[in-house]
Amino acid sequence: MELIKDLPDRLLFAIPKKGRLHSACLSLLEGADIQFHRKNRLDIALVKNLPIALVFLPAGDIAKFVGEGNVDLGITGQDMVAEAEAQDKVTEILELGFGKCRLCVQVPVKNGAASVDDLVGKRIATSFEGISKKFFDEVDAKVATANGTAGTDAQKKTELVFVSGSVEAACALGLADGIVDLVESGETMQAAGLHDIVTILSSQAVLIASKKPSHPDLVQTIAGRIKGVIAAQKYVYINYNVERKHLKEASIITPGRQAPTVSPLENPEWVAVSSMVLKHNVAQTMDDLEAIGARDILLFAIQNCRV
Ligand SMILES: Nc1ncnc2c1ncn2[C@@H]1O[C@H](COP(=O)(O)OP(=O)(O)OP(=O)(O)O)[C@@H](O)[C@H]1O
Ligand SMILES: O=P(O)(O)OC[C@H]1O[C@H](OP(=O)(O)OP(=O)(O)O)[C@H](O)[C@@H]1O
Ligand SMILES: [Mg+2]
Repeated sequence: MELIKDLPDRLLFAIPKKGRLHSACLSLLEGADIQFHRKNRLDIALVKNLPIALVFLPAGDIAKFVGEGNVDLGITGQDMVAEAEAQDKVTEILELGFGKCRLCVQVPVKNGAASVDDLVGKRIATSFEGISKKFFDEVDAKVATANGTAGTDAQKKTELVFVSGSVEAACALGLADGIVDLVESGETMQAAGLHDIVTILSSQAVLIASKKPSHPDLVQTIAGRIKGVIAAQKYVYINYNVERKHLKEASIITPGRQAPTVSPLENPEWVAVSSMVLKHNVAQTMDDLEAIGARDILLFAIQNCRV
Protein backbone atom coordinates (compact mmCIF):
# COMPACT_ATOMS: atom_id res chain seq x y z
CA MET A 1 0.00 0.00 0.00
CA GLU A 2 2.84 2.32 0.96
CA LEU A 3 4.33 1.72 -2.50
CA ILE A 4 1.21 2.61 -4.47
CA LYS A 5 0.66 5.80 -2.44
CA ASP A 6 4.18 6.97 -3.37
CA LEU A 7 3.89 6.34 -7.11
CA PRO A 8 2.22 9.57 -8.38
CA ASP A 9 5.27 11.69 -7.57
CA ARG A 10 7.69 9.36 -9.27
CA LEU A 11 8.91 8.74 -12.78
CA LEU A 12 7.92 5.21 -13.81
CA PHE A 13 10.75 3.25 -15.43
CA ALA A 14 9.91 -0.19 -16.91
CA ILE A 15 12.54 -2.94 -16.87
CA PRO A 16 12.15 -6.46 -18.37
CA LYS A 17 11.23 -8.68 -15.43
CA LYS A 18 13.03 -11.80 -16.77
CA GLY A 19 14.59 -13.20 -19.91
CA ARG A 20 17.42 -12.10 -22.16
CA LEU A 21 17.49 -8.41 -21.26
CA HIS A 22 16.92 -8.60 -17.50
CA SER A 23 20.44 -8.98 -16.10
CA ALA A 24 22.04 -6.48 -18.53
CA CYS A 25 19.39 -3.96 -17.42
CA LEU A 26 20.22 -4.53 -13.75
CA SER A 27 23.92 -3.86 -14.51
CA LEU A 28 22.96 -0.63 -16.29
CA LEU A 29 20.90 0.50 -13.30
CA GLU A 30 23.79 -0.26 -10.96
CA GLY A 31 26.26 1.58 -13.22
CA ALA A 32 23.89 4.57 -13.30
CA ASP A 33 23.67 4.53 -9.47
CA ILE A 34 19.92 3.93 -9.50
CA GLN A 35 19.59 2.25 -6.11
CA PHE A 36 16.59 0.14 -5.19
CA HIS A 37 15.50 -2.81 -3.15
CA ARG A 38 13.02 -5.14 -4.85
CA LYS A 39 10.91 -7.00 -2.34
CA ASN A 40 10.31 -10.66 -3.01
CA ARG A 41 7.76 -11.19 -5.85
CA LEU A 42 6.95 -7.46 -6.09
CA ASP A 43 7.01 -5.97 -9.58
CA ILE A 44 7.38 -2.41 -8.34
CA ALA A 45 10.46 -1.10 -6.51
CA LEU A 46 11.02 2.45 -5.27
CA VAL A 47 14.41 3.95 -6.05
CA LYS A 48 16.09 5.18 -2.87
CA ASN A 49 18.17 8.04 -4.23
CA LEU A 50 15.94 9.46 -7.02
CA PRO A 51 12.16 10.04 -7.43
CA ILE A 52 11.79 6.97 -9.65
CA ALA A 53 9.74 3.76 -9.33
CA LEU A 54 10.97 0.75 -11.28
CA VAL A 55 8.25 -1.42 -12.77
CA PHE A 56 9.26 -4.96 -13.74
CA LEU A 57 7.23 -6.05 -16.78
CA PRO A 58 7.48 -8.60 -19.62
CA ALA A 59 9.72 -7.14 -22.38
CA GLY A 60 6.81 -7.52 -24.81
CA ASP A 61 4.52 -5.20 -22.82
CA ILE A 62 7.00 -2.40 -22.22
CA ALA A 63 6.78 -0.73 -25.66
CA LYS A 64 2.98 -0.66 -25.45
CA PHE A 65 2.94 0.84 -21.94
CA VAL A 66 5.55 3.48 -22.81
CA GLY A 67 3.72 4.26 -26.07
CA GLU A 68 0.44 4.78 -24.25
CA GLY A 69 2.09 6.88 -21.55
CA ASN A 70 1.32 4.48 -18.67
CA VAL A 71 5.03 4.47 -17.86
CA ASP A 72 7.51 7.23 -18.67
CA LEU A 73 10.62 5.30 -19.58
CA GLY A 74 11.49 1.72 -20.48
CA ILE A 75 14.08 -0.68 -21.77
CA THR A 76 13.05 -3.26 -24.35
CA GLY A 77 14.08 -4.64 -27.76
CA GLN A 78 13.55 -2.72 -31.01
CA ASP A 79 11.74 -5.87 -32.20
CA MET A 80 9.23 -5.42 -29.39
CA VAL A 81 8.74 -1.74 -30.28
CA ALA A 82 8.01 -2.77 -33.88
CA GLU A 83 5.69 -5.60 -32.83
CA ALA A 84 3.71 -3.20 -30.62
CA GLU A 85 3.57 -0.74 -33.57
CA ALA A 86 4.92 1.83 -31.15
CA GLN A 87 7.71 3.36 -33.28
CA ASP A 88 5.78 6.61 -33.66
CA LYS A 89 4.42 6.60 -30.13
CA VAL A 90 7.75 6.45 -28.25
CA THR A 91 11.02 8.36 -28.42
CA GLU A 92 13.99 6.05 -28.88
CA ILE A 93 16.58 7.77 -26.71
CA LEU A 94 19.50 5.40 -26.92
CA GLU A 95 20.63 2.09 -28.41
CA LEU A 96 22.11 0.09 -25.56
CA GLY A 97 24.41 -2.30 -27.44
CA PHE A 98 23.08 -5.54 -25.93
CA GLY A 99 20.20 -7.88 -26.85
CA LYS A 100 21.43 -7.84 -30.45
CA CYS A 101 19.57 -10.28 -32.67
CA ARG A 102 17.75 -10.61 -36.02
CA LEU A 103 14.13 -11.48 -36.65
CA CYS A 104 14.23 -14.04 -39.46
CA VAL A 105 12.05 -16.21 -41.62
CA GLN A 106 13.37 -19.75 -41.07
CA VAL A 107 12.54 -22.99 -42.88
CA PRO A 108 13.71 -26.61 -42.60
CA VAL A 109 17.12 -27.19 -44.20
CA LYS A 110 15.78 -30.45 -45.66
CA ASN A 111 13.01 -29.96 -48.23
CA GLY A 112 12.11 -26.50 -46.89
CA ALA A 113 10.96 -23.58 -49.03
CA ALA A 114 13.68 -22.02 -51.15
CA SER A 115 12.32 -18.47 -50.80
CA VAL A 116 9.56 -16.62 -48.97
CA ASP A 117 7.52 -16.67 -52.19
CA ASP A 118 7.31 -20.46 -51.83
CA LEU A 119 5.75 -20.05 -48.37
CA VAL A 120 2.69 -18.21 -49.72
CA GLY A 121 -0.45 -20.15 -48.76
CA LYS A 122 1.49 -22.21 -46.20
CA ARG A 123 1.65 -22.03 -42.38
CA ILE A 124 4.10 -19.84 -40.41
CA ALA A 125 4.52 -20.22 -36.65
CA THR A 126 5.56 -17.15 -34.68
CA SER A 127 5.15 -15.09 -31.54
CA PHE A 128 5.65 -11.96 -33.69
CA GLU A 129 2.16 -11.94 -35.18
CA GLY A 130 1.98 -8.25 -36.08
CA ILE A 131 5.33 -8.02 -37.88
CA SER A 132 4.82 -11.40 -39.60
CA LYS A 133 1.34 -10.48 -40.81
CA LYS A 134 2.59 -7.24 -42.34
CA PHE A 135 5.52 -9.06 -43.95
CA PHE A 136 3.52 -11.95 -45.41
CA ASP A 137 0.62 -9.71 -46.51
CA GLU A 138 3.15 -7.99 -48.75
CA VAL A 139 4.66 -11.27 -49.99
CA ASP A 140 1.15 -12.66 -50.67
CA ALA A 141 0.20 -9.51 -52.61
CA LYS A 142 3.44 -9.52 -54.62
CA VAL A 143 3.06 -13.20 -55.59
CA ALA A 144 -0.65 -12.74 -56.42
CA THR A 145 0.16 -9.78 -58.67
CA ALA A 146 2.85 -11.82 -60.41
CA ASN A 147 0.55 -14.79 -61.10
CA GLY A 148 -2.58 -12.76 -61.85
CA THR A 149 -4.65 -13.89 -58.85
CA ALA A 150 -4.60 -10.53 -56.99
CA GLY A 151 -8.03 -9.65 -55.61
CA THR A 152 -9.59 -12.93 -56.80
CA ASP A 153 -10.75 -15.94 -54.75
CA ALA A 154 -7.71 -17.79 -56.02
CA GLN A 155 -5.31 -15.42 -54.20
CA LYS A 156 -3.42 -17.47 -51.63
CA LYS A 157 -3.02 -16.18 -48.06
CA THR A 158 -0.22 -17.32 -45.78
CA GLU A 159 -1.58 -18.61 -42.49
CA LEU A 160 -0.02 -17.47 -39.20
CA VAL A 161 0.03 -19.86 -36.25
CA PHE A 162 0.65 -18.14 -32.90
CA VAL A 163 3.07 -19.83 -30.51
CA SER A 164 4.43 -18.04 -27.44
CA GLY A 165 7.84 -19.74 -27.13
CA SER A 166 10.06 -22.57 -28.40
CA VAL A 167 8.97 -21.49 -31.86
CA GLU A 168 11.75 -23.48 -33.54
CA ALA A 169 9.98 -26.75 -32.64
CA ALA A 170 6.93 -25.90 -34.75
CA CYS A 171 8.17 -27.31 -38.08
CA ALA A 172 9.36 -30.61 -36.58
CA LEU A 173 6.00 -30.94 -34.80
CA GLY A 174 4.15 -30.53 -38.09
CA LEU A 175 2.54 -27.27 -36.93
CA ALA A 176 4.10 -25.10 -39.61
CA ASP A 177 6.12 -24.98 -42.83
CA GLY A 178 8.28 -22.10 -41.63
CA ILE A 179 8.73 -19.82 -38.66
CA VAL A 180 9.49 -16.19 -37.87
CA ASP A 181 11.72 -15.93 -34.81
CA LEU A 182 14.88 -14.37 -33.39
CA VAL A 183 18.37 -15.50 -34.26
CA GLU A 184 21.47 -14.48 -32.41
CA SER A 185 24.21 -17.14 -32.50
CA GLY A 186 22.06 -19.37 -34.75
CA GLU A 187 22.47 -22.32 -32.38
CA THR A 188 18.77 -22.80 -31.65
CA MET A 189 17.92 -22.55 -35.33
CA GLN A 190 20.59 -25.07 -36.37
CA ALA A 191 19.70 -27.48 -33.57
CA ALA A 192 16.12 -27.49 -34.90
CA GLY A 193 17.30 -28.27 -38.45
CA LEU A 194 16.32 -24.82 -39.76
CA HIS A 195 18.09 -22.08 -41.70
CA ASP A 196 17.17 -18.45 -42.26
CA ILE A 197 16.11 -17.26 -45.69
CA VAL A 198 15.22 -13.61 -44.95
CA THR A 199 16.00 -11.12 -42.16
CA ILE A 200 12.90 -9.03 -41.50
CA LEU A 201 14.60 -6.72 -39.00
CA SER A 202 17.69 -6.32 -36.83
CA SER A 203 17.21 -5.46 -33.20
CA GLN A 204 18.97 -4.46 -30.02
CA ALA A 205 17.88 -3.23 -26.62
CA VAL A 206 16.88 0.45 -26.48
CA LEU A 207 15.97 3.06 -23.90
CA ILE A 208 12.59 4.48 -24.88
CA ALA A 209 10.56 7.32 -23.41
CA SER A 210 6.92 8.29 -23.65
CA LYS A 211 6.23 11.36 -25.78
CA LYS A 212 4.99 13.18 -22.68
CA PRO A 213 7.01 11.90 -19.72
CA SER A 214 5.91 13.04 -16.25
CA HIS A 215 9.43 14.24 -15.30
CA PRO A 216 11.25 15.34 -18.51
CA ASP A 217 14.32 16.58 -16.59
CA LEU A 218 14.71 13.25 -14.85
CA VAL A 219 14.46 11.45 -18.22
CA GLN A 220 17.46 13.53 -19.36
CA THR A 221 19.36 12.75 -16.15
CA ILE A 222 18.81 9.01 -16.49
CA ALA A 223 19.62 9.07 -20.21
CA GLY A 224 22.87 10.92 -19.46
CA ARG A 225 23.86 8.44 -16.78
CA ILE A 226 23.07 5.42 -18.94
CA LYS A 227 24.97 6.96 -21.88
CA GLY A 228 27.95 7.26 -19.55
CA VAL A 229 27.75 3.61 -18.54
CA ILE A 230 27.47 2.49 -22.19
CA ALA A 231 30.40 4.67 -23.26
CA ALA A 232 32.46 3.34 -20.35
CA GLN A 233 31.81 -0.21 -21.59
CA LYS A 234 32.88 0.77 -25.12
CA TYR A 235 36.18 2.47 -24.25
CA VAL A 236 39.33 1.73 -22.26
CA TYR A 237 41.96 4.19 -21.12
CA ILE A 238 45.46 3.71 -22.49
CA ASN A 239 48.66 5.19 -21.14
CA TYR A 240 52.14 4.82 -22.65
CA ASN A 241 55.52 6.43 -23.12
CA VAL A 242 56.81 7.25 -26.57
CA GLU A 243 59.70 9.16 -28.07
CA ARG A 244 58.66 12.72 -28.85
CA LYS A 245 59.74 12.27 -32.49
CA HIS A 246 57.01 9.59 -32.85
CA LEU A 247 54.27 11.66 -31.20
CA LYS A 248 52.56 12.49 -34.50
CA GLU A 249 52.20 8.78 -35.42
CA ALA A 250 51.13 7.99 -31.85
CA SER A 251 48.40 10.64 -32.01
CA ILE A 252 47.06 9.03 -35.17
CA ILE A 253 46.93 5.61 -33.47
CA THR A 254 45.30 6.98 -30.28
CA PRO A 255 43.55 10.21 -31.28
CA GLY A 256 41.30 10.20 -28.19
CA ARG A 257 37.90 11.86 -28.36
CA GLN A 258 39.24 15.44 -28.62
CA ALA A 259 43.01 14.91 -28.63
CA PRO A 260 45.41 12.75 -26.60
CA THR A 261 46.79 14.12 -23.32
CA VAL A 262 50.54 14.56 -23.66
CA SER A 263 52.69 15.05 -20.56
CA PRO A 264 56.40 15.80 -20.46
CA LEU A 265 58.82 13.32 -18.86
CA GLU A 266 62.11 14.04 -17.09
CA ASN A 267 63.81 12.78 -20.23
CA PRO A 268 62.97 15.56 -22.75
CA GLU A 269 63.13 13.18 -25.70
CA TRP A 270 60.18 11.17 -24.36
CA VAL A 271 56.55 11.99 -23.54
CA ALA A 272 53.74 10.17 -21.71
CA VAL A 273 50.50 9.88 -23.66
CA SER A 274 47.04 8.98 -22.37
CA SER A 275 43.87 8.60 -24.36
CA MET A 276 40.48 6.87 -24.52
CA VAL A 277 40.46 4.09 -27.12
CA LEU A 278 37.76 1.75 -28.39
CA LYS A 279 37.82 -1.54 -26.52
CA HIS A 280 36.96 -3.76 -29.49
CA ASN A 281 40.25 -3.25 -31.34
CA VAL A 282 42.50 -2.41 -28.44
CA ALA A 283 44.88 -5.33 -29.11
CA GLN A 284 45.55 -3.90 -32.60
CA THR A 285 46.05 -0.44 -31.09
CA MET A 286 48.67 -1.86 -28.69
CA ASP A 287 50.40 -3.70 -31.58
CA ASP A 288 50.52 -0.45 -33.58
CA LEU A 289 51.95 1.48 -30.62
CA GLU A 290 54.62 -1.15 -30.05
CA ALA A 291 55.53 -0.95 -33.73
CA ILE A 292 56.40 2.75 -33.36
CA GLY A 293 58.50 2.03 -30.27
CA ALA A 294 56.00 2.95 -27.53
CA ARG A 295 56.87 1.47 -24.14
CA ASP A 296 55.16 0.80 -20.79
CA ILE A 297 51.76 0.55 -22.45
CA LEU A 298 49.14 0.31 -19.72
CA LEU A 299 45.43 -0.31 -20.16
CA PHE A 300 42.76 0.73 -17.65
CA ALA A 301 39.07 -0.10 -17.48
CA ILE A 302 36.80 2.95 -17.29
CA GLN A 303 34.19 2.53 -14.59
CA ASN A 304 31.99 5.39 -15.76
CA CYS A 305 32.30 8.48 -17.92
CA ARG A 306 30.49 11.38 -19.56
CA VAL A 307 31.69 11.95 -23.08
N1 LIG B 1 18.93 -14.97 -28.35
C1 LIG B 1 18.84 -13.68 -28.17
N2 LIG B 1 19.93 -12.92 -28.26
C2 LIG B 1 19.86 -11.58 -28.08
N3 LIG B 1 18.72 -10.94 -27.80
C3 LIG B 1 17.63 -11.65 -27.69
C4 LIG B 1 17.61 -13.06 -27.86
N4 LIG B 1 16.37 -13.51 -27.67
C5 LIG B 1 15.64 -12.43 -27.39
N5 LIG B 1 16.37 -11.30 -27.41
C6 LIG B 1 15.92 -9.92 -27.15
O1 LIG B 1 15.33 -9.91 -25.86
C7 LIG B 1 13.96 -9.55 -25.94
C8 LIG B 1 13.18 -10.33 -24.92
O2 LIG B 1 13.29 -11.70 -25.22
P1 LIG B 1 13.07 -12.79 -24.11
O3 LIG B 1 13.41 -14.09 -24.72
O4 LIG B 1 13.78 -12.36 -22.88
O5 LIG B 1 11.56 -12.59 -23.87
P2 LIG B 1 10.47 -13.63 -23.93
O6 LIG B 1 10.69 -14.59 -25.06
O7 LIG B 1 9.20 -12.84 -23.87
O8 LIG B 1 10.70 -14.30 -22.53
P3 LIG B 1 11.10 -15.79 -22.20
O9 LIG B 1 12.03 -16.27 -23.30
O10 LIG B 1 11.81 -15.66 -20.88
O11 LIG B 1 9.82 -16.49 -22.15
C9 LIG B 1 13.58 -9.86 -27.38
O12 LIG B 1 12.47 -9.12 -27.78
C10 LIG B 1 14.83 -9.49 -28.12
O13 LIG B 1 14.89 -8.09 -28.31
O1 LIG C 1 20.40 -17.82 -32.09
P1 LIG C 1 20.41 -18.18 -30.65
O2 LIG C 1 21.63 -17.64 -29.94
O3 LIG C 1 20.24 -19.65 -30.44
O4 LIG C 1 19.19 -17.42 -29.95
C1 LIG C 1 17.90 -17.47 -30.48
C2 LIG C 1 16.89 -17.99 -29.50
O5 LIG C 1 16.82 -17.12 -28.37
C3 LIG C 1 15.45 -16.81 -28.11
O6 LIG C 1 14.83 -17.82 -27.39
P2 LIG C 1 14.78 -17.92 -25.80
O7 LIG C 1 16.01 -18.55 -25.29
O8 LIG C 1 14.41 -16.61 -25.24
O9 LIG C 1 13.61 -18.97 -25.58
P3 LIG C 1 12.06 -18.81 -25.95
O10 LIG C 1 11.92 -19.46 -27.29
O11 LIG C 1 11.38 -19.56 -24.89
O12 LIG C 1 11.71 -17.37 -25.97
C4 LIG C 1 14.84 -16.82 -29.51
O13 LIG C 1 13.44 -16.96 -29.43
C5 LIG C 1 15.53 -18.00 -30.15
O14 LIG C 1 14.87 -19.20 -29.88
MG1 LIG D 1 12.54 -15.70 -25.49
